[in-house]
Amino acid sequence: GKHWGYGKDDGPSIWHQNFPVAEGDRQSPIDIMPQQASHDPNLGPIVLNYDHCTSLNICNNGHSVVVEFDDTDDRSVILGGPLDNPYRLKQFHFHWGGKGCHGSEHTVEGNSYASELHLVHWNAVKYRSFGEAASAPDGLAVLGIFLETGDDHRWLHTITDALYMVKYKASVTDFKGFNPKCLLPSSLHYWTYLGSLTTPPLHESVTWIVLKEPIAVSERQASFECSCSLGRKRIRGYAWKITSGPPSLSKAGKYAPPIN
Ligand SMILES: CC[C@H](CNC(=O)c1ccc(S(N)(=O)=O)cc1)c1ccc2[nH]ccc2c1
Ligand SMILES: [Zn+2]
Repeated sequence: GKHWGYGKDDGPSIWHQNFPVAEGDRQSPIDIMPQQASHDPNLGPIVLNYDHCTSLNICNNGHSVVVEFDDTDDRSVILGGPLDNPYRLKQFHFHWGGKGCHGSEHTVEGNSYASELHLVHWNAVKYRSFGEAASAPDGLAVLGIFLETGDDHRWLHTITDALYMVKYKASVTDFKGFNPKCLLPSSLHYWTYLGSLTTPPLHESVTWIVLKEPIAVSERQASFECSCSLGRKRIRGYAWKITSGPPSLSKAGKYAPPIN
């Protein structure tokens, strides 16, 4: 596909030249303003059935480090919340910052976090492949989780250790038996809105589900990631645009998160 990056000549401010949808009306990321989000009583809790998920490998595609899953059946899905059917887990990846380590893509009242984890799922009920779903308005569901620096994260070291293996672009290495449930915060309360891929081709195919509660990672883990980060995503002009409909809050009801 067309080259793109995070530099001065190939970064977010010029993506619209090769990917005109960048000027669309449901582009992500956005700045989430909790007071402007409306509580939607019809929104139930999200449910993550990851117990039988099968991670395959970890690869550095030059833009991010991605952990890919076997998505040939419905063994690991996200459902509930704003979704009309289960969406299959395809991969997860992180967005790390530059030196400042304010690398999250979404922001909350203008504040960014050290990093942001994206768990990418696709609608295998309606579409036959990820690529097909990725260009359909209801094709993808991405669960966004903020990472802030704090205590050492018990499980993140398994990923940061593996990152050493894929420090350079186009390197792939086995990464089996990792269950991303260990990366979830205790509360699954969320904001949701209709948006897009945050990197080219920027398809407006993502139902975003952003968890309110961040997870803590240690300075070392965050600094490691920052040092190997693949370019900082500068805030794009339209990234601050609030969508037409404010992100609707999750159901305020209390419910126990799924047992890990
Ligand atoms: C259709 C795009 C896809 C590559 N990109 C992604 O999968 C992707 C996924 C999530 C996010 S985020 N940050 O919003 O969560 C951004 C990008 C993709 C998939 C298959 C393809 N075959 C050929 C080209 C090609 C591109
Ligand atoms: Zn992402």
